Amino acid sequence: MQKVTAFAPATVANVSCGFDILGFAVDDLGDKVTVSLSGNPGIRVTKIEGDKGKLPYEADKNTCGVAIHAMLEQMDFEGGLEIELYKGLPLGSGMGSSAASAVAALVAVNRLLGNPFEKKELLPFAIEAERIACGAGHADNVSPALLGGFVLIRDYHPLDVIPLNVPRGLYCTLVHPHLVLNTSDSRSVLRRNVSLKDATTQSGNIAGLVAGLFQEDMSLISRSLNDVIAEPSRSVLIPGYDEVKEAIKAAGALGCGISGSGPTIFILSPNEEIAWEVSRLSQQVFEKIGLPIDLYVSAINTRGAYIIEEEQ
Ligand SMILES: Nc1ncnc2c1ncn2[C@@H]1O[C@H](COP(=O)(O)OP(=O)(O)O)[C@@H](O)[C@H]1O
Ligand SMILES: N[C@@H](CCOP(=O)(O)O)C(=O)O
Repeated sequence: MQKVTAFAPATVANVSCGFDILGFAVDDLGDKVTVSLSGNPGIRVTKIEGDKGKLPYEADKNTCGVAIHAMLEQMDFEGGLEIELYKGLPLGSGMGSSAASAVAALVAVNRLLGNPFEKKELLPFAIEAERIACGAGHADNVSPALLGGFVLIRDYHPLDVIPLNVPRGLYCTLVHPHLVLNTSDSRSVLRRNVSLKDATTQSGNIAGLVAGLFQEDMSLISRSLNDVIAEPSRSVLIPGYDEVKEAIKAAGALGCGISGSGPTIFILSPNEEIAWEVSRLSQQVFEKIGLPIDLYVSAINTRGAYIIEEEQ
């Protein structure tokens, strides 16, 4: 094999109550990375498209290069690799942009080098890339981007990643206001301490959400989509957030929250029809505010990252 291209999807991290420990993947939207063997030793980023010139070509600053470097440190590989990155995701959007690049790069290199690692074993390398991009090695974007579906990170030390059930019919609407919020900045506004009362409320909601996913109990999922830890500090950075939350209630959506660190808002619905209806209602909210948005309606992606093309 000389050249492999892989795709990794956009992801919604936190899913309201699961700060740094829950995430899910969405369909269609994502990044593509092509990795080729090269005669010159080392890792080089040779092409980046779709980033409006914003991303670094230095391999030790780009999440593709950082993830691949972390992987190669664990194996015997003296050769060279060239990376082409095709960004499908906007930067600083809260849709796991940095994670999608890292995961697609890892999946491509793993195949190129004859699959030395199981898919799940690639996660620690992707986490190293998140540390560079976001200032924290959180795994709630990279895990669903790699594995698909809903994923729980039960623990980081050692890493314990649990795939969860995806209820039939569950749909997601993503509302992306045209603002940039860097994850490192959105993390810096968080309170450092949590009260016992909030810790109890949050734990109940996480447990309820996980149980709701397995029991395919839409009402329980709905009651559990509640974040008392990150949302109060972050929602003030997102114009229209409270209005969207209010507008979707009557339409039958299960609830909404900040996707990752924002500004994207995710809305979960029990079927596709409601997912389209809440997308229409969100559009109305942002038209009133006068802020342009992009809207995406998607089923939950259960496939995760995958190979698109291989050249011998
Ligand atoms: N390949 C990459 N794709 C996206 N962001 C990258 C990449 N490499 C480095 N970064 C850096 O990561 C940050 C974007 O990540 P982040 O704020 O986490 O976005 P998102 O909220 O969409 O996941 C930017 O500062 C960007 O420069
Ligand atoms: N758990 C992280 C998730 C960040 O997601 P991103 O898509 O905004 O990078 C956090 O909440 O900081």
